[in-house]
Amino acid sequence: MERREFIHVGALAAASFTILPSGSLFGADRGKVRLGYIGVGARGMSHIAEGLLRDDVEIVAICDTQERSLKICRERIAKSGKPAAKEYTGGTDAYKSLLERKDIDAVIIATPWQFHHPQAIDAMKAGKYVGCEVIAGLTVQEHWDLVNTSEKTGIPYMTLENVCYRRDVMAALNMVRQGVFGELTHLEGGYQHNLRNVLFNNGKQYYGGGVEFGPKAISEAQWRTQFNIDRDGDLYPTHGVGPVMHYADINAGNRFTNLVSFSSKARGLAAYVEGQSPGHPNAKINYKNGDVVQTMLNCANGETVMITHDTHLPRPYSLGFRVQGTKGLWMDVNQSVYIEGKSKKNDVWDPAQEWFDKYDHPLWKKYEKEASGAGHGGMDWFVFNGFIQSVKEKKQTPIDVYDSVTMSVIGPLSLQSIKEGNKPQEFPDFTKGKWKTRKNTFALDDSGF
Ligand SMILES: NC(=O)c1ccc[n+]([C@@H]2O[C@H](COP(=O)([O-])OP(=O)(O)OC[C@H]3O[C@@H](n4cnc5c(N)ncnc54)[C@H](O)[C@@H]3O)[C@@H](O)[C@H]2O)c1
Repeated sequence: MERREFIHVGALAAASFTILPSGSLFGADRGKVRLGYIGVGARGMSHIAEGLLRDDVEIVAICDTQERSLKICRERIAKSGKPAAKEYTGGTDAYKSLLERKDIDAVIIATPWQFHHPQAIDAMKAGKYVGCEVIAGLTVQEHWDLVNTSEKTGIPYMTLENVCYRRDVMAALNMVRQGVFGELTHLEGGYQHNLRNVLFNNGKQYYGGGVEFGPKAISEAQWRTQFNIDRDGDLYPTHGVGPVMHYADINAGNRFTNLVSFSSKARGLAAYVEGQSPGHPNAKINYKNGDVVQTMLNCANGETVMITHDTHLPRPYSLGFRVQGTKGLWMDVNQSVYIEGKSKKNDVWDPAQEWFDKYDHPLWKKYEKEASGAGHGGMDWFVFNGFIQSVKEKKQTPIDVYDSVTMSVIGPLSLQSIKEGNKPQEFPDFTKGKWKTRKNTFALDDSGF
């Protein structure tokens, strides 16, 4: 099947719990999902691209505070031959007018982090399914607000955590479920990505002093850099912990109980700017965010989990997954698997790909063609598709509000732990005890992804 064709994904299965809107005016009734987009910058545009490829999606409205983002989006929609979207702009509250529309079933939020919480809350109150980019909120209370609002309104909220759908990550999930690693005891993941050029547009276009954003700064440098100046903690935990949560059945028979975080000194960003533009004011900023922040979590069932945030230093990209159990392990960083008695040689690594080819997830086998060419190696198709199918079938999203906030709240908890001298922080039970009986349905079949 070509990427432009309509994708129908099969039957509805039991969601882990049901909080579905009733009697709604959903366009989903017509087999179409009518979408509003809030934030159409770099990431919003990749979700626009996915939407334009599908015949079961209508892009009804877009909202952004910047004309330059709207223009790119407008031109892209026009080029696709699809109808123009109604535009909302004029200030940070412009999205509220978009939410008043009755002909929108769901919103995709891809704005800077500080806007995710209010926009998502308002969208749920307006009866729209929410697909929100990472991260969910900036404080622990904001995460509770999302749970409370989703429960009260009955509207699903999904963090669009695409790494959960990465092909090797899903193959490893398949291996976990088939017991290849034995009983899991330790897991790792992280965001280990040299972001220096993203944060500074090559060192020249973010004018700091800790207060002002450069007029020429583009995309994430307009807003993301300030978080690295103001906050010391894991700013971006979800890419690492999202997959790990599924391996460890978190919120489905298991849960995180507490965490502790450590932060190294912060030298990388200033050194980078000085190297690019000696004497530049950005090199003199007092960056708070440690170069390497590590968080250890305990699980109710006895596993340990380590999540790393490492974005300020020269390094090749790796999310650093490690899945380790009584029979063997996967190490992402050296792309290796070792399974005792099954690997080719005793105590010698096998190339991970050999194992991933063998245990390729059935959903990847099935939808390889549709995902091919989509962003981030195809996983962007999966996460978008999972959200759209849920709206269309009026069912729970594959990553629900509980899982969404669990993976994101590590951010503010890690900040607090570091602030209190590496003090352990109790992990909130957002499910209020339901984790004991909930089932892990993620990617079990077509309906669960
Ligand atoms: N999952 C992934 O792989 C991935 C990749 C990149 C970015 N992201 C996430 O996507 C989000 C957006 O990042 P980006 O790279 O697109 O940033 P960006 O700066 O390119 O785009 C953000 C857009 O939001 C607009 N905006 C700002 N405030 C707004 C408001 N109040 N209302 C409406 N629009 C507003 C900006 O004008 C801009 O066009 C972030 O949460 C980021 O972490 C995720």
